[in-house]
Amino acid sequence: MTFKNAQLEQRLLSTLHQSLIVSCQPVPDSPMDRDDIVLAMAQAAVAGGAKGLRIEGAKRVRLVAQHCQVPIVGIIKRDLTDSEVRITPYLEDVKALAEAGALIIAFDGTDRVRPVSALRLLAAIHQHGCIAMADCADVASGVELAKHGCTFIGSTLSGYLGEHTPSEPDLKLVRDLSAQGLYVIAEGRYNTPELAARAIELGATAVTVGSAVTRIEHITGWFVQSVEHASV
Ligand SMILES: CC(=O)N[C@H](C=O)[C@@H](O)[C@H](O)[C@H](O)COP(=O)(O)O
Repeated sequence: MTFKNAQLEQRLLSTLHQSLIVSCQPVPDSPMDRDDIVLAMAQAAVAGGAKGLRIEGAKRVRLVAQHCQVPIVGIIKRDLTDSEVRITPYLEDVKALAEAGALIIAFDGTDRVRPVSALRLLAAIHQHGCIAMADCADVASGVELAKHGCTFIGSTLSGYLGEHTPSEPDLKLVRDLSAQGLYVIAEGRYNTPELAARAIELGATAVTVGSAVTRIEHITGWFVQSVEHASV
């Protein structure tokens, strides 16, 4: 296990205990996909009580860190030709996010084919003085990475490894990871306050909500579906 910033870890565990993290990731190429809009979303989320922010891209992390006083979970998403792994696949991504001011760096924690192993990314995150979050899809990977010092285990990728993505979040995964004594961040399809509360009741440290707060196209689509399929 590499050296980890224990003081920062304690501070983050306390700040994020039973908290909401808002992910400010606009739909790619949407009219909302602008740095100034991401910053405004982040500031509005903090004004609404979010205790953390999840931000994609080093440039946006730097901008948001300059203006918001809450911890940022930084990620870099890449579409690789030879791997399905998208979230923070490279060591230089870790460096860029750390230098931009992310206190937590999230990376793909699945055991899929990838350019750099999860353990090397984890070590690099700690070498840069940051705290790690593994975006997982099952209990085994979460337990394994936590054993190697990864502080936060996210349910982020559950439902995204196969063909079909369910509409409900994976509350069972949150319960099972929490039962292992891990610090769990429930993430992925927490689209109502009730579902977010349920994750906390099942042991999650924090819940990350993205689409339901910051993706207008998705939220509008849910309402359109509902209105247009209403029986009259
Ligand atoms: C699977 C994947 O790539 N998830 C991404 C991770 O950063 C984001 O696209 C999600 O919006 C985020 O996890 C929050 O989830 P939701 O938007 O469902 O609240």
